[in-house]
Amino acid sequence: MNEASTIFALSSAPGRAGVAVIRVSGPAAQAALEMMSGPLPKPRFAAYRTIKHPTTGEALDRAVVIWFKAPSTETGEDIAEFQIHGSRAVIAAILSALGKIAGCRLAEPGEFARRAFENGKLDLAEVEGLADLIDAETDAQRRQALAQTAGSLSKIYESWRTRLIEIAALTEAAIDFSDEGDVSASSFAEARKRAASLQKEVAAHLDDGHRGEILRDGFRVALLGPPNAGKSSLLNVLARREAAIVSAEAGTTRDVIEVRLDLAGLPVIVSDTAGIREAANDIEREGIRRSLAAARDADLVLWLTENYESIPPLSFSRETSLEIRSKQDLGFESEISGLAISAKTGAGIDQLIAEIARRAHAAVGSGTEPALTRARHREALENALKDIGVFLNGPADAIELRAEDVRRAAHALGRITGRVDVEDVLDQIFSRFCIGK
Ligand SMILES: Nc1nc2c(ncn2[C@@H]2O[C@H](COP(=O)(O)OP(=O)(O)OP(=O)(O)O)[C@@H](O)[C@H]2O)c(=O)[nH]1
Ligand SMILES: [K+]
Ligand SMILES: [Mg+2]
Repeated sequence: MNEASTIFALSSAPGRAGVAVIRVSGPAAQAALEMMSGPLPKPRFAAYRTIKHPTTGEALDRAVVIWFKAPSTETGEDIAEFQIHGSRAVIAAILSALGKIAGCRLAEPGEFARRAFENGKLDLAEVEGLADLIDAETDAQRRQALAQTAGSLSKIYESWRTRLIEIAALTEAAIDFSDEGDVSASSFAEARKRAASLQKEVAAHLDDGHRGEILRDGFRVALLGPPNAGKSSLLNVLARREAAIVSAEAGTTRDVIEVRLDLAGLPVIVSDTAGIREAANDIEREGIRRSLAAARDADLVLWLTENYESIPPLSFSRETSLEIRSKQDLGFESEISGLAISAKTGAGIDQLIAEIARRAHAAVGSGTEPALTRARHREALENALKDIGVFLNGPADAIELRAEDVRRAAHALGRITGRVDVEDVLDQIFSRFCIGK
């Protein structure tokens, strides 16, 4: 990336809208704003201007412009913002005009966020929170992402890292005073005492049933059962649309079909799957393989059957599965104790939705404590925990090695917020953003 370059992009969603927002960030933002809209407005005050082409002077739009002066801006650089009419033609004309200005070029995906990170406006965990906030589909996801982008997780991880640095200092002191046996021993004992209490906190944070990750990625429910049990019919009722094909022919569904639902603010992903039986052919066999894979990945498996004959050929644990009797309107005799539903009449559907929501809530918890949201963080925390374990249990006479354990643990934590060298993960994180963020 060329540091000196000024970037611009459409920051609002592409397509026709009342208003579209184009942002320009970098040293040439001021020149761009002046060339296209006249004298620089007072910082952070909206000005209504005619937007002109920088070379031809042609009027392109009448729009609101705002000037943000570095360094108190989102990227830490000068930013010019154009709030223009949201038609494809106006957007295209202004983007093309900006491209004519020396030093200005179209931004890469996530480049605004990357500059914010590089200028110390956001740390990496906060950047990831921002990405999640942009992707949030439900209220609970929004809350978790907003807290993360405001630093809720960074605070915890940074405070742990600070404590590790203190533990490292105590260990170093133990090395320095190794001639004075008592001082050295007590310093090292204090370091280990503190490491033991930190170990407990990190372990408790890791042992959270993946609630933050489930909230971020969605609570997964798989619909399984014999062919013609009414799985696709149930999916359509839950989705309130004809998401899957329903027919009287057994073996209709082959691919896994997913719909995303917002159940009481929680993201729930329901997968309809191929009916489980001795497969008639290769396509069906592959469908069944996919059903079983969906069941394995699910947080909850709904086993749907019309009657008692169809006992699950697989074993799912009580906590993660639920037996449901389908086609309740047909009035079959059944020994299935679970809920009875009818996709046709709607009987039992509200109870089923309430039960799924109850389980999803139980899986993500109360949400009062900030939860781990990403595998990347989990990996770093597990590494830190491993090193703390070695620090606590490794031979105390090899004290230089023990100091090294603590440094490694601190380094692992530093990777979460990007306090230490993290070049290897940056591209991966920022390229996930859309252009304009
Ligand atoms: N009476 C009644 N019929 C239903 C109900 N639910 C589904 N059916 C019928 O049962 C048949 C099979 O329904 P599907 O939803 O395709 O069943 P499925 O489990 O997805 O079947 P496969 O994809 O083939 O495994 C269709 O003819 C549906 O109309 C119900 O609640 N009541
Ligand atoms: K069917
Ligand atoms: Mg089906």
